Amino acid sequence: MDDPVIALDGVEKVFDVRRKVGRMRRERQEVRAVDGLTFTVPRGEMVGYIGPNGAGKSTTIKMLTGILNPSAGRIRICGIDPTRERTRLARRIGVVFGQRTTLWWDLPLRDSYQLVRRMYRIADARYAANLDACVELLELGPLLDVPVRQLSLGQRMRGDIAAALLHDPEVLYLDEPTIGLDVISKARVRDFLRTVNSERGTTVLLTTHDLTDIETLCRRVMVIDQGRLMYDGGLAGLHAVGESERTLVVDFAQELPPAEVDGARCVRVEGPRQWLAFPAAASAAPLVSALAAGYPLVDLSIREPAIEDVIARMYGADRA
Ligand SMILES: Nc1ncnc2c1ncn2[C@@H]1O[C@H](COP(=O)(O)OP(=O)(O)OP(=O)(O)O)[C@@H](O)[C@H]1O
Repeated sequence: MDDPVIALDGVEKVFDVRRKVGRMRRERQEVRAVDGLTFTVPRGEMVGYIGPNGAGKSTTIKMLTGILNPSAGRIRICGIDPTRERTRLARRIGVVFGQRTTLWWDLPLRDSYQLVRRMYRIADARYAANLDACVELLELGPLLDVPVRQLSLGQRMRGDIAAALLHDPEVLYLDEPTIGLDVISKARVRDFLRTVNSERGTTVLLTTHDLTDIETLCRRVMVIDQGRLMYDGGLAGLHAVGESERTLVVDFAQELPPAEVDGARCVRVEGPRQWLAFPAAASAAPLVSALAAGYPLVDLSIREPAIEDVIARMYGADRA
């Protein structure tokens, strides 16, 4: 079998911070952002990397790119030590930070891409083919001559993702790639990532607060909290551990007493609208059939639990 593309063994990152104590005094304090992380990711896998705010996700990604050095432990990306060979590694990886752009603010996308081409010394034919594919799949054609500063957040994000892929990286790190995007832009970005992963076999590590990103893209999810790996497995398992629930929001033709159906419980009633909670790992289909058969159903939608809720419940379950 191939060696894993991403391999961490006992990785730690401790920041030294100075905190103000009283009016004059400053005290040194250690912040253990990453605390003994060990995991591997095989080639071609797309993994969700989630956790609450301040859990250590961005710090991990920065270490995997070589921007930050680990305080302890061993990291290998495509067999390369990011700390020692950051430049060699840069040719093999692509990075997208949702909160920041790597594009040149005053330049049109087309010129930014030319700079990327020169930086990575991408061969002409390969550059043209990759740019064409990105332009088509991310619908960038009409945007190529627009300065980055004039792009909407969703357009800029698509531009950033294309920039990260022009040099054919084997590994792609995505830090909140759908943050702040509208529903259509999110769907477009997800479709694109799925295509890149399946057609190019790119290994992807994805951090997000959006559970739908994980559900549509990742079969494996890792949860970290306080720098430690708390869960590594399928999304269904995460729901089971967290005992999380989805909510069916139903509109009836008139106001009714709380609906009674097997496998769900009514948690809220507002006029003709009711909220029915059911286990996230269960199928909604039998529930919908039972409601349609027994009630004057007008409309319905399903709400997914937020990752924070799933994780909060998971820790709750852990402590119980
Ligand atoms: N350069 C730094 N100096 C000192 N402390 C830092 C530094 N970078 C991160 N930290 C601390 O390390 C911890 C982990 O931060 P990190 O940004 O990795 O979390 P995160 O999981 O990415 O959070 P978020 O979801 O909010 O982006 C936090 O306590 C943070 O305050």
